[in-house]
Amino acid sequence: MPENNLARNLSHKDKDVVFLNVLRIGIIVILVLWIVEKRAGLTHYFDDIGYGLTIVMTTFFYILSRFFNRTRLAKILVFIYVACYLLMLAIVGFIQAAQSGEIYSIASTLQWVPIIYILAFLFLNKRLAIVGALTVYLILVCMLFMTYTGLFPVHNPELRVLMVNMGLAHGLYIVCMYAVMRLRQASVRQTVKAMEMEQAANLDALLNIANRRYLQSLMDRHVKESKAVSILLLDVDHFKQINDTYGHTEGDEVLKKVVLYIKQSLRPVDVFGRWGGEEFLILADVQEEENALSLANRIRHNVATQFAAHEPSATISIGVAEYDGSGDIENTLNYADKALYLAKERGRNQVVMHHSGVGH
Ligand SMILES: Nc1nc2c(ncn2[C@@H]2O[C@H](COP(=O)(O)OP(=O)(O)OP(=O)(O)O)[C@@H](O)[C@H]2O)c(=O)[nH]1
Repeated sequence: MPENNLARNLSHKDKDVVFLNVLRIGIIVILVLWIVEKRAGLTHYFDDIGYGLTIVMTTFFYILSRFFNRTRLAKILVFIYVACYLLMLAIVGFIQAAQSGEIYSIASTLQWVPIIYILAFLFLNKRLAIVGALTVYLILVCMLFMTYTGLFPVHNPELRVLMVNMGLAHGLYIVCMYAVMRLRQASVRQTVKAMEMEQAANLDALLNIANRRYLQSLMDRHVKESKAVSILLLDVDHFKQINDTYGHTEGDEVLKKVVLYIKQSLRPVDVFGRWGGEEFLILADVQEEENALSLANRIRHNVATQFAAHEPSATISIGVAEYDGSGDIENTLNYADKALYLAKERGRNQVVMHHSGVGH
C-alpha cells in the first residue's frame, strides 16, 4: 500500500538525484571553462585559485550529499558558496572594469550569476530561495545604482548599459524561476492528491487495512505474473451474535481488535485485508503447504489467546488454499472458502487446509 506522504518523499528523492547530477556536471563545466579561459590567456593567478577551489568545494558537497546523507546541508552550502564566490568575482570585476575599461571579466561573471537563482529555486525551500535570490539581486542592483548615479567612477560607457541589461535580465530570471517553482509545487500537490485518492480507494475506511478492491488487484497480478501464493480466508465466529448481544458499535471494536491481533502474527511480506463484512483475506508468500498451515494456526491461536480475557470474546476460523501460479485464482479462492466452511462446520476456532483437509 502506498505510504501517506509517498509523493512528497519521491519528490525530495527526485530533487536529490537532480542535485547530485548538477554537482557532477558542474565539476566538468568548471574544468572545461578553466582550460578554455587559460588557453585564451584570460585568466590570472586569482582565477586559477578560484577555479581550483570551486572544483574542490563542489567535490566536497558531492561527497557530503552522496556518502554522508547530508543533502539538505550540502544544498544550502552550495548556494552560499556559489553566491559568495560569484558576488566577490562581480565586485572585483566591476572595480577592474571601472578602472581599466576592460569589461570581459564582469560580463563573464554576470552571465554566471543566474546559476545562483537556479540553485536557489531548484533546491532550497520557498522562503530561503526568495530571500537568497533577492539578496544577490539587490547587491547587483546596488552596483547598478552606483554606476548610474556616478558614485562609482566608470570610464567605459558600455559598462553602464551592461549593468542596465543585467538588472532587467536578472529580474526576469528570478520571476521565471519563481513561476517554475510554483508550477512544480502545483504538480507535486496534484501527485500527492492523486496518490492519496488511490490509497483511499484501496483502503477499508473502518479498519484502515487493504480492501477487497486492492486484494483483488493483487491476486490479478499474481495470475498475470504466474506467481504462487497461499490464500488464507478468515472469518470471525458467531459475529452476528456479538453484534446482537453488544450492539453494532461494540461489534466494530471487536473487528478492530481482530485486525490488530491478526497483524501481530503477520510478516511484512504478507498482504492482509478485509474481504467483506467480518471476513478477511491474507495473501501469504509461503512456498510449502505446512508453512501456510502453521501461519494460519499461529494467527488463529493469537486471536483466541488475546481475546480470552476479553468481554466480548471472539475467535476466528480460517480456510487455507494454495495457488500454484497457474490457472484461475478464483478456483483457489473457492477452495479456501470451502475449507473455511468446513472449519465452521467442525466447530469453529480452527484451521482447515484445502488439499489435505487437516485441522489444527
Ligand atoms: N459491527 C459490524 N458488523 C458487521 C460489519 N460487517 C458485517 N457485519 C455483521 O456481521 C454479521 C455476520 O454474520 P453471519 O454471516 O451470520 O456470520 P456469523 O454470525 O459470524 O456466524 P459464523 O460466520 O457462521 O460463525 C452480520 O450480522 C453482519 O451485519 C461491520 O462492519 N461491523
